[in-house]
Amino acid sequence: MTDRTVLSKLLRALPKAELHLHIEGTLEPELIFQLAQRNGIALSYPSVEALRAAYAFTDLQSFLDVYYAGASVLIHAQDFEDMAYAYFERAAADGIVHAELFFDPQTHTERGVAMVTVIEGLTRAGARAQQELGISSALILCFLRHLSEDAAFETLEQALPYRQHFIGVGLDSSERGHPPEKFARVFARCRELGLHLVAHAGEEGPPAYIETALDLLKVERIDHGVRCTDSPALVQRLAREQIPLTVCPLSNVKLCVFPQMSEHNLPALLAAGLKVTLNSDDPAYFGGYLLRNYEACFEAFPQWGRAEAIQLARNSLEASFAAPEQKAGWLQHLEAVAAGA
Ligand code: HPA
Ligand SMILES: [Zn+2]
Repeated sequence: MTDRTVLSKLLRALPKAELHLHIEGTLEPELIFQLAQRNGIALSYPSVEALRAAYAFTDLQSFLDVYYAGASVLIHAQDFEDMAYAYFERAAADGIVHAELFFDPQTHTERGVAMVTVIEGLTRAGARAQQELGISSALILCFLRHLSEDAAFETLEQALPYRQHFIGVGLDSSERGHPPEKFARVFARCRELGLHLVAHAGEEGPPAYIETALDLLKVERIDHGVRCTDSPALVQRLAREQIPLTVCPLSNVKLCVFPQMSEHNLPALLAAGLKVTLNSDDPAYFGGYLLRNYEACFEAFPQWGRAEAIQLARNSLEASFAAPEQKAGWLQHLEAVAAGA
């Protein structure tokens, strides 16, 4: 076997957590068409091929327009369950042992789909995935930052009857012009409720958004965060405080955050001692699930090898919100794979 084949096998075998995954971003074009037909919804694309051809994005907003249109086929709890279970099957095949799924309730409640429908479908998929695939998972409710803080409060209220079904909240959608501080009060409330806190920051937005997400929202992880390298002082802080960054390499290239993978700043982030994790973001739209993200990086960064593979997988398990005993078990498995590989 060549070194690359050995590495490829190791990447799959290492137990990994996925911490930045929008479940609506796992809707494959085939499933979009299937659900549209099942629910009697007319799509503005004539075929699966035509829809896929529209996945040529120039920035975050050009993607979000297509992503929200795709999510419009989700109506019933069964639709959410089918979508999420399809993701879990792919995740299991990639060697994922734990997945923390973002979901965007406002994308659905704004269309008249009830909060209970969304949460029920996703929760059923998670329970089946645990039972049938042995994958552990949790839900993180994301507020859409292009909407108001009042709308976020209203969404939180609607979700509180199902508090036991989600572990935290996040912040996603259009970043530029919607700084974290816009949501300071609703995050403070979520903190009082004992929810975990994360936020997208520094994907397209400036390093200052990463700082305010940490200082004003008090988030525990930064989603993306790649623009931190515009501020050497911030990089030092992230390294010192070991703040996990959930980086999404294929997403960053597809949304033109970096012109190509070989120019991604991931090697610099890892070399600076940051707690970097690899994730797939919206894999149905960005050209690959988690393992493909790992492989694309190892193809593009020739200086990365076994040590980096093990470090990245270990980081993902450590940065998860799973219980300490559960983490300890996965880490033990990781060390065994690392020693035997
Ligand atoms: O990458 C993303 N960034 C912001 N919002 C999102 N919603 C889905 N994916 C993304
Ligand atoms: Zn994201």
